[in-house]
Amino acid sequence: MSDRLLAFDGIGQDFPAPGTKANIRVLDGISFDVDRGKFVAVIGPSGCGKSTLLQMAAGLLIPTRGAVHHRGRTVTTINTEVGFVPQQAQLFPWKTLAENVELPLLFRGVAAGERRQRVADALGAVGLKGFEQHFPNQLSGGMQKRGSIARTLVYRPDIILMDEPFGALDAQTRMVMQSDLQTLSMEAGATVIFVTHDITEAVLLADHVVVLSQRPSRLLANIPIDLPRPRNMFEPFRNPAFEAAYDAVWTEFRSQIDIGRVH
Ligand SMILES: Nc1ncnc2c1ncn2[C@@H]1O[C@H](COP(=O)(O)OP(=O)(O)OP(=O)(O)O)[C@@H](O)[C@H]1O
Repeated sequence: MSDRLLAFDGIGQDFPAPGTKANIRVLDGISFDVDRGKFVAVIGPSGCGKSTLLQMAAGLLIPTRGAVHHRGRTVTTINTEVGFVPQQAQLFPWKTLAENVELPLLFRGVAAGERRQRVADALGAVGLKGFEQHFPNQLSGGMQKRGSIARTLVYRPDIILMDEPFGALDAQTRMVMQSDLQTLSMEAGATVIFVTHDITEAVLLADHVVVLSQRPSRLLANIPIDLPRPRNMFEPFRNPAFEAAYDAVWTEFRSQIDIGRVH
């Protein structure tokens, strides 16, 4: 039985074109569901509206047409039940790592004892035990990213929205983070919507890959990835089943990229 947590239902979005009275159509009739405990990757060309979809799930933007439904209710205002992990870590530089992670709990009025325990648990889950008193500039880029994930995990959101979270990391750190995210989301049974440009990352992490077209963006395909878990993030191309899944996504995606004379 499907256990639908979030639904994008016929989403359309127009934005005013700067300097004119016209509108630009960005999203055009996008529909897909996100089931509880599933990891959904959204992939599409630059500017096709991937981040815009995440903003809608968070209630930061209400679509021009269609609606987002969370637990069957239409999202009409800021959705405090979702957690957002942005591209940059965005930790407050004047606060320690523990203080940064504690912030969402302070905002929610969680008592001091429980705050301490949950911060310790979240930092432990992302491998940052022992760094509680460090300030962000005393942490590497990957550690700051882990801190940003801990700050989201700590308030146990219903759905985690991730907008190209590993885009700015070096290749090795990125693989380690992908592997750790797989472990974390499996252990927590988390529901994740993950925006990326990277087909390999999408196929390795996701249960479903949603492929969007160029603007005005339509849904080209919603491809199930049935590879068993845990998946090996470090040597994916050694696995023929991975190659087949990659090909399925690439076949849909390649028409949207201007490959020019490279084939
Ligand atoms: N508030 C806004 N006002 C006007 N235009 C906007 C607004 N937000 C987004 N856009 C436009 O909508 C389009 C989609 O933006 P969005 O950031 O969602 O794309 P994206 O697929 O996430 O892009 P990228 O992969 O490059 O990060 C872009 O052309 C952007 O300029």
